[in-house]
Amino acid sequence: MTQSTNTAMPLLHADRVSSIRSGRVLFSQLQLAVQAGEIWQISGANGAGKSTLLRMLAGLLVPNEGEVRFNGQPLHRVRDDYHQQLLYIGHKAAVKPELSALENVFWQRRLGGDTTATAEQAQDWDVLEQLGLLGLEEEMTGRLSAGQQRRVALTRLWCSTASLWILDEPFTSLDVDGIALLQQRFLQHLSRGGSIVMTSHQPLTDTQLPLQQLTLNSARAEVLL
Ligand SMILES: Nc1ncnc2c1ncn2[C@@H]1O[C@H](COP(=O)(O)OP(=O)(O)OP(=O)(O)O)[C@@H](O)[C@H]1O
Repeated sequence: MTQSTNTAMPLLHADRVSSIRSGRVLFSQLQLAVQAGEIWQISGANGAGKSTLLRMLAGLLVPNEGEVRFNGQPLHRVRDDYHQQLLYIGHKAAVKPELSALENVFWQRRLGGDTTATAEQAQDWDVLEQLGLLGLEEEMTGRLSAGQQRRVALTRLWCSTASLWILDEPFTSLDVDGIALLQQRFLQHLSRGGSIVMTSHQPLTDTQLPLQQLTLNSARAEVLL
């Protein structure tokens, strides 16, 4: 399986990676080369291995074969630098349920590397307003609806300076306006030279997005006997 459209050294390169989980080969010899300014959508049926691939790209899972490289270096050699450049959001809403939306935004800025962040800066209110969370800022996040919790989690995309975003099903639970808003944010990130690798079961609707696609074919998964 090969996916590469540009010969320049990729920002992120999964080089002939394979994954075996629960005795099944999910993918084998997979190539994915992500350049600055690119957005890749990983598609495939339930269980095809999309989340597994994203975790591998994020350095959370070691490939059974092959290697993932960032700026030409194996991830294990550039781990600290990579984690400064990377924002990974898994498919579960990564929020602290016992904190308010406002507190979550503050901590996201701190964890995103903003050492000057103080609580309740104007910037926090701006982010909450953009995500339609004004009026809910003091509510414990765990008491918000699934879509509202997802919006709180996605405030990380407004707080982070990371150049590479790896996002597992970011549209989950979002309404139509939320999906459009997120795609606008993607465009802004890409126009600044950022890159995105994401999974989604639904097609992206913004035709301005320079979308590249990789489909994992679960029918080709092999069972190891
Ligand atoms: N921690 C694990 N240990 C063993 N097998 C796992 C583990 N996590 C996932 N798997 C298996 O790997 C396969 C792929 O899972 P994965 O979550 O990557 O699929 P997916 O394409 O993201 O699916 P979905 O569309 O349902 O989110 C599944 O068969 C799953 O059971």
